[in-house]
Amino acid sequence: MIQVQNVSKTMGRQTVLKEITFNVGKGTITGVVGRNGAGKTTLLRTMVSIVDPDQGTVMVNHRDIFKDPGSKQSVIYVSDSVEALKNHSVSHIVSLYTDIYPNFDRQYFQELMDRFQIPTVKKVKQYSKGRKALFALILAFAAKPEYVLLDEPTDGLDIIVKKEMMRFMLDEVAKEDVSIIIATHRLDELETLADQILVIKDGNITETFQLTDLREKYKKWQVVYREQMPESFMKNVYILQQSGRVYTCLAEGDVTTLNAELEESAPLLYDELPLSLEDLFIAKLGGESIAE
Ligand SMILES: Nc1ncnc2c1ncn2[C@@H]1O[C@H](COP(=O)(O)OP(=O)(O)OP(=O)(O)O)[C@@H](O)[C@H]1O
Repeated sequence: MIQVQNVSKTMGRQTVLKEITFNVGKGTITGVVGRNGAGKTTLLRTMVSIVDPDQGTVMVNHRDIFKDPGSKQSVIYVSDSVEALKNHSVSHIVSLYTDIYPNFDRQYFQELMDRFQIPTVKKVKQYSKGRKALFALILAFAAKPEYVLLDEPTDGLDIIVKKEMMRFMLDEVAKEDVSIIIATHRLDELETLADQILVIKDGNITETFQLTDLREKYKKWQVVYREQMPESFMKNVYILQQSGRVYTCLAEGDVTTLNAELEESAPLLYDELPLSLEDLFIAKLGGESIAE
């Protein structure tokens, strides 16, 4: 488990992280979601001890990452750019990783390179953006860490590569019992991936959601009335959209009660709609969308 406890960091005049506390369990995917400048990168960099916090601790499997350097072996951070590696050859980078990470598995690395059809090149800058991103991910997972921290891993990638990456991450979590922490400003990308979502705003964690809990607690409907939605029902729901007599709404609570309330409102017709993460955030944060 990673335990981030009461972490604060001021950079220049700005308090970038404010008393951040959360846990990451084994074999889970956590999304850290927030707008540009919210503090995501600083948080991830603190979790791997690149950034030294002014207060607070980061415990990895109950070892303090700032006091016990050995604990860093099990955590790997993949930044949003592989620029630092661009002039190196694949074999040189693999040697570097083998030196740094004793568990680096060369055979597994090659297997993944073959699976994603990534050729070994003399200079990593020869790769396209998508290949660079996949290469960085492959390197990280081949190092056999327990925790992988990814900063905007799919930024600028096309949908095919994104899907490949997501499938890869889910496979790794299922197979290797690795935990992944993904910082992103794209909520929709966490849709099928995350177990837990932390919302970060101006350096604060403003919300923590367990996705399974949320999906059990909410219903989304498209409802049509002969005239308009009765006031008595309107107070029970959050209206996402209205077009004449057609309402798209969300309701929170016990499913049986919610269904009974809907029936009572005597709609002309209704349909249950799949719930998106964005809907949940809008409902939960009172209409404020957190991602662009
Ligand atoms: N070294 C630094 N010195 C001063 N301020 C910094 C430094 N690093 C980051 N900041 C500030 O801290 C805030 C949070 O930055 P951070 O990069 O952690 O946010 P982010 O959520 O990752 O944003 P983005 O999505 O744009 O990468 C920003 O306002 C940034 O300007």
